[in-house]
Formats: sequence, structure tokens, C-alpha cells
Amino acid sequence: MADYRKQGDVAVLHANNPPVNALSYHVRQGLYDGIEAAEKDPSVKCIVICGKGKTFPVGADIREFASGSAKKFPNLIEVCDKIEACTKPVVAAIHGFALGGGLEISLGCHYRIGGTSCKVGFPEVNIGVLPGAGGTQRLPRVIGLKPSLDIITSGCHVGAKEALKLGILDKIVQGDVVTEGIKFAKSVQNQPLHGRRVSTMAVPDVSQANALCNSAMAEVKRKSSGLLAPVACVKSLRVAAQTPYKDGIKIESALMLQLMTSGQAKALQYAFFAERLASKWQVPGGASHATVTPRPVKSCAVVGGGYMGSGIVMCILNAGLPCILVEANQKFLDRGIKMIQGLYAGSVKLGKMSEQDAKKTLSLLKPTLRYEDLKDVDVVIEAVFEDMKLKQEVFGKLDKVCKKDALLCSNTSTLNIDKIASATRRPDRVMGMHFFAPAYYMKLLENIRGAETSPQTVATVTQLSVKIGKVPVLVGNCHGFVGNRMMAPYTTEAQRLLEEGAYPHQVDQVIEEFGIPIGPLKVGDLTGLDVSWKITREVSRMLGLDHTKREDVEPFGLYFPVRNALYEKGRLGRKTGAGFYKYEKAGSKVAIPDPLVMDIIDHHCREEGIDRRRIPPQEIYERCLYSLINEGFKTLEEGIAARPEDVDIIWLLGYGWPRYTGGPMHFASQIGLRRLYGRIEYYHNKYPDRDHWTPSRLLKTLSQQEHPVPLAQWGQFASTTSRL
Ligand SMILES: CCCCCCC/C=C/C(=O)SCCNC(=O)CCNC(=O)[C@H](O)C(C)(C)COP(=O)(O)OP(=O)(O)OC[C@H]1O[C@@H](n2cnc3c(N)ncnc32)[C@H](O)[C@@H]1OP(=O)(O)O
Repeated sequence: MADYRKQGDVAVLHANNPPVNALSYHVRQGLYDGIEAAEKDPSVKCIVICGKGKTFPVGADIREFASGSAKKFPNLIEVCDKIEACTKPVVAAIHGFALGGGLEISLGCHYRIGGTSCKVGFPEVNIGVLPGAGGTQRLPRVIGLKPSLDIITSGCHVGAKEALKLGILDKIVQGDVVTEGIKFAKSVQNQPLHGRRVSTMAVPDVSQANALCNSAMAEVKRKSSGLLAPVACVKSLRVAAQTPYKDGIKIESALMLQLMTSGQAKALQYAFFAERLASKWQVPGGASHATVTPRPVKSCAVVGGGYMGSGIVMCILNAGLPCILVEANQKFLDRGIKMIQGLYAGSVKLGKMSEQDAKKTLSLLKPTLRYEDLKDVDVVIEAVFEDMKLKQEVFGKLDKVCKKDALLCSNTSTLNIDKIASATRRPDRVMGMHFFAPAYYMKLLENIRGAETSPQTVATVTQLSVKIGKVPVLVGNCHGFVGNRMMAPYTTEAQRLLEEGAYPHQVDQVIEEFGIPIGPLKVGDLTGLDVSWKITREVSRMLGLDHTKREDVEPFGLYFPVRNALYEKGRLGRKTGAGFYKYEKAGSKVAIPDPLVMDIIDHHCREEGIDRRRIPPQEIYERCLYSLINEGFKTLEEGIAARPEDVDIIWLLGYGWPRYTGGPMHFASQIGLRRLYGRIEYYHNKYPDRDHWTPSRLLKTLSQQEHPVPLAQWGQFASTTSRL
């Protein structure tokens, strides 16, 4: 919808489609009709286009790409052309965001003014398309090719000041943008429109077009190899420099149509909505984000100032919340404070933060050695070493000193949250908050609900998570929760492949070519082989097994002979300059395939009487990725993950799964569940002793349906009682 009103001789057109005025069919129709009505009305001298509520239109309605409504008359190209062709001056009055189609609308206008805090941009590359309503043709005509290439291929937002400097905005206004827009429109109502219609302008830096586009193309291919949209953006911008608008827009449309129907665009758009769905939780019994009011959180505390704890403190401080940091002794406390101060100093140095803001933010930090100082805080996040006994000890202490209604949360990545809660008298107010390293940067938070966690605790922790800039995904309690649980078969298969014929670099290469930035064995080196060795020991202990006895651990998939051999030789990974790979020096990032490791692997195979074979890349791919996906389905059937979208967001934001495949579950839907199930069955028959190849019952059921079940409906097939 678009509201049309007249204020004197100015027609004001408000795009009205809450919450972000996405340019759905009815909005486009309203704008189109509004321009036509204003054109016909002799008493109207000029027109202002603006957005109702919190923002100018933020772009096309992404859901209409799949439904086909985006193409319906008037499509966005037709709306922009209609605006530009208007014989009366049209002014875009921008507040909030003018993104994608919203910015295209404003480039169709003859003038653009913006509020001081407005932002503009073309984020289309993030959802796998391009600015296909003239954006790639009009923007370079206004600001030149070089900045247009930067803005369109990066998808970044541009602030008001920068937009003015570039020439996207004609003026920045203080106060109400619509009132100012009306004033501005009146001031230009008698100005000729010749020279204001962007499509008739020439691209200013056209002489450098080839050089600029060649270098931009090389850059997008380097940065985002395999992504279709950035490449199409550069192609379309090159056309703008070489072709009149009327021809350029046709090429832009053709490129847009190709992108719109691509698997990448579908996956990226799916990820866009999945990310927004994540914080909309629901638990059995019906309580949900919509029905439960969170408690206000005015202050927090973090126990443990190591790498994770310090990062968590920074998230809290950055949100403007006071935070107490508790440590066990002065040395550790000083180390934590130094780390936090150092990271803020780094931000100031990089120009990401002013010195004044850094000082103000740091003033919210209160370091202490006394648990008693936590007596008034609303939420405590424990970030001590991953050890159940230690965590229980901390929770016991917290339970004694903290006020009754304070929430106690644990930054655990694997441990049983109910066991941790059992050390307190308030299990209803205990939750897991699994941060990812570095905690001040990574957006994902896997929030774990225990058996007794109350809905209000879930609501409060979810709200706090959003406040500190995270995407929270609510999951159930099991070893490793969703993310690390799915990681287990993936890394296990990666190591098993070494024992059968592959070498570390061959495994990693397949996974990196798929799009995960670091292969599983390089991750092993990064985490440290001593760390994974200790995890194996702990898990074995939990299962009542002796981790040194092969016959004990092998049936449970906990026997990693190659890793153990490397560990025993002191090859602990990157930090020692040697692990599955060798490194130029300790701590170096460049992993170099190591003939010594290949010898160790060969020697192991000889000793075991294993005939090494050439393992085809497809097998590496399937064994690592399909075993992980199968585990993802198991988290769904057990109710550990509530929705496939949640599994995908965990892997996209926490583990570097390539976004253009949508995440493991969306990727599964693209493979086809019948085919996927067949392959998992095949590996199950081949490796019957490996539990992770037992096919998920949910996957089996879904794969047997006559027609493919849309991912959004998979939850209806999750058979066992949901634990969430
Ligand atoms: C022949 C045919 C030619 C067609 C050519 C078409 C060419 C144009 C293409 C485009 O314009 S593509 C879209 C470009 N724009 C974007 O990608 C913007 C996406 N949105 C955002 O980045 C953010 O929403 C925001 C604007 C920065 C606001 O962020 P905020 O955190 O305040 O809110 P959100 O939680 O993100 O969003 C609120 C609500 O709105 C939904 N939503 C947001 N943008 C869109 C959209 N473009 N289309 C549909 N829905 C959108 C979002 O999903 C949230 O809803 P719920 O999920 O909570 O229900």
C-alpha cells in the first residue's frame, strides 16, 4: 500500500507496508498510481516519496521472488521509470534505510534528501541477486563506476554523510524528514527536470571502465569464489558504462532473471529468513517468544576472564550494560582486563571506535575477585574451563551469593546443563549459553534449555542474546548440543579416511572446495590435538571406558590412532608448528602437507594390515558431509533442534558452512532426501559398527514420502517426543 495525501500543492506518497516497507505488489501499485494521480492533478506542483513508520522502503519483498509476484505489473523497473518520467519534480525523503529496490526508487526520483542517521545501500549480493530495477544502471550515472562497484559488490550500507559526499544524497536534513522533504520539493518545484533524470546522464568515469571492471571482477572472484551474484553485478555495471540506459536495463534484467532462479539465490534468501526466525522460540506446552515476557536485565557478570570470558564481557559492555568480571586470582584477573583493554585499544587504532567511546565502554567494567560482589546482578555467565566438577563448584557458589531471581548461565560447549543446574537450588533459572570464539565477533549463540529451565528464563536469555548482538538459537540438552554433536561424525570420518587411504590435505581440499573455509584436519590442528585428545579421554570417562584401551573405545568410535600417534610425538597442531600438517613456525597459519605425517599414516596402516586405497573425492565429500547431515536429522527427530532452519543457522554462523548452500539441512533438501538416505544406508551397510551411519528415522520417513516434503514441514514428521 502507499498512502496518498496532499499538503498544499505537494503530493506526499507514503510507502506503507510495516515493518520495513518492503516493496510488495500493493506498495508498487500504490506508488505507481500515486505518481499518475499527482501528474494528472493540476494543483500538484511537486511530489515527495517517503516511508511510513521506521524506514524508507528497504527493498523488494524478498518473498515475492519465489512466488513470482515480483514480476507482476507494475514491477519495480516500471515503478522507477514511471517516477523518473514524471513531469513534476519528485523528491525522495529518506529516513532509516533506503536499500535495494528502495534505493532504486530514490534513484528514479529527481532529488534525494536524507535524515542524519539514514543509510543507503544495495545488499542484493547477500541474497544472491543484483539491483535489478535499474540500480546497476543508475547508480554509476550518479556517483561513478568505482564507488558503485564497491557499494554493489560489497552489499555494505553507506551512512548519510558518505552518501552526501558521493552524490547519492543531495542534502542531509535535521528533524522530520518528510517536513523537510516537502520544503525541499517546494524549493525546486519550478526547476527544470532536464539533467535530473538519472537514466539520461552519462557515467562520469567511463574512460576507466575496463580497468575498473577488470580489477573488480578479479577481486570478486578471489573473495567469493563460486558466487554468481557479485560476478553478475560487475558484468551489469560494465554494461552501464558502455551502453545507453534503455539497452543496459535489458541486460540487467536478463542477468537478474538468471540469478533469481538460481539455487544460490534460493539458499541465501532461505538463510535470510532462517536467521530472523531463530530468536522466535517455542517450547512444548505452548510457551513461546510471543507469549512470555522476559525479565529486564540491567547488569551482568562473567565468571572467568580467559579468551572466551573476556570476549563475552566485551559483548555485554558493547551493548551498554554494566558487567562484573570475576576471576580466581589477581594474575588471571589482570590478564583478562589486559586482554579486554587491548582489544578496545585495537578497535580505536583501526578507527572502529573513538577513544572516548572506548573509555566510556570500559568504564562499565568492574573487575573483582569476590563472588559476593555479584549479589545484585541479573544474569551471570560462567566461562571457566570445560570441566564438570569445576563448573558445578562455580554454580554452587553463585547460587549462594546471587539474588534469588538472578539467572545463572554456563558457556559450555558440550556439558550436560542439567548436571550443572543440579549444583543450584534454582534449576529453573539455569541455562547454557554456548558462545563461539572469538565471542566478541561471532554472531551465533547456541542457548541450551535444561529439563527444568522456565520459559521466562528462555525469554530473558533470548532477549539478552539479541541485545548483545547475537543470533540466538534455542536447543535442547545433549552431549555437544546441535553444533558440536554434528561436528563429531564429520571429524571422525575425516580421520577414518586417513586410515583407509587419504592424506590430510586431500580430505581438507575436498571440504574447502565445497566451501567450508578450513577443512576438518586443519581445524584439528587449530584447536590442538591435545585438546581433542583430552575430549576423547573425557567422553570415554563419561561412558565408563578406558581411553587407553583400543578394545574399549573402538566400538564407540572414539579410537583415533593417527591423531594419537601425532599427539604422542608432541605434534599438538599449529601451536607447536606440527600436527596433521607442518607449519613454518609455531603459531603460523599456513598448513603445509608433511611427508612425515604421511609416513606415520602409512606405518600405522602397515602395522594394522590395512591395504591403502585411492579414495575418490566424492567419497571424502559424502562421508564427511552426509554423516554430519544425518546427525543433524537425529537432532531434529529427538527434538534437540526445534527446526531445520535452526540447525542451518548454527552451521552457517558458527562453523563456516557456505551460506550459498543454505546450511546442511537446506543442502540436504537440494540433494534430495531419497538420494541422501540411499547414500547413508550404503555407508551404514559398509561401516555397520559406526553408530553415526545409522540412518536417522526422520530422514528415512521423509525420504519415503511420495512427494518431497518442503523443509518447513519436516518438523511435523519428527516422531519422538520433543525435548524442547
Ligand atoms: C522484473 C522484476 C524485477 C525485480 C527487480 C527487483 C530488484 C530489487 C531487489 C531488492 O530490493 S532485493 C532486497 C534488498 N533489500 C534487502 O535485502 C534488505 C533486507 N533487510 C535488511 O537488511 C534488514 O531487514 C534491515 C532493513 C536492515 C532492518 O533490520 P532490522 O534488524 O531492523 O529488522 P529485521 O528483523 O531484519 O526485519 C524486520 C522484518 O522485516 C522482514 N524483512 C526485512 N527486509 C525484508 C524484505 N526485503 N522483504 C521481505 N521481508 C523483509 C524480516 O524478515 C523481518 O520479518 P520477520 O522475519 O521478523 O517476520
